[in-house]
Amino acid sequence: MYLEMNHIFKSFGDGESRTEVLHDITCGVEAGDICVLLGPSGSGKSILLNILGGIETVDSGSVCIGGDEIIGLDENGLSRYRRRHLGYVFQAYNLIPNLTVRENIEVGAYLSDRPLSVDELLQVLGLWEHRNKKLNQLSGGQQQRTSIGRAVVKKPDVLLCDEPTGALDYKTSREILKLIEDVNKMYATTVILVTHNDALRRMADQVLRLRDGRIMENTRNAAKLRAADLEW
Ligand SMILES: Nc1ncnc2c1ncn2[C@@H]1O[C@H](COP(=O)(O)OP(=O)(O)OP(=O)(O)O)[C@@H](O)[C@H]1O
Repeated sequence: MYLEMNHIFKSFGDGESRTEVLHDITCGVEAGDICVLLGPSGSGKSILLNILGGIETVDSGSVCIGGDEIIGLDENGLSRYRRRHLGYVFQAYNLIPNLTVRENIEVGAYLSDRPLSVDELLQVLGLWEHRNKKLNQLSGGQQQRTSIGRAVVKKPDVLLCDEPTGALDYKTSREILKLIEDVNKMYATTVILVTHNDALRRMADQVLRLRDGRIMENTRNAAKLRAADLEW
């Protein structure tokens, strides 16, 4: 397995107020797969994603990516790990408002020693004609395309997506999911996609479902649906 999580435990608080939010998470994700991480609100999806992203600590357990352990790395090691391996896409885009589409994507390219061509990526993203616009001139879907561009331009091994369609309408959500699928295919990027939307399980190679911080389901899809054919 490319990404391996072993016996991860995570809690917040001490003594009486201690709450366990992840309990003995053990699973793996194959390189190049789309893994859809499902579960109700509060089930631990974002915490798990943030642990994989090296921005949240664990109480115990291990996380290996390509054979390298990330738990226990110091701040420098973690930032090297994030820079080398990860792209992050959030529900709230987290772009820089005063920059253009192209400039926002270039910010991601600076973080890599092997970035994709920004011109080529602008075409793939369907943003070529919008490349010189500032963010306030863009729709939500175009902003999310830009944030996917910023995450993908450094050619990450793993794309972590936290509710990437949470703020978007139905039609735009489907377009964004298709774009994530295109990125997965074109660049063999491993995708971990956190969502409330159960319908997205059909576009996954692997489905992980959490409840109360425990894995309730870890299955593979024999035949997955193209994102363009999803309905909900
Ligand atoms: N900093 C924190 N301190 C204390 N508890 C926290 C903290 N961050 C998260 N939690 C708790 O951890 C649990 C899991 O949170 P998490 O954000 O991972 O859920 P989620 O499945 O992503 O939910 P949602 O779908 O609503 O985003 C929740 O009960 C939450 O209240």
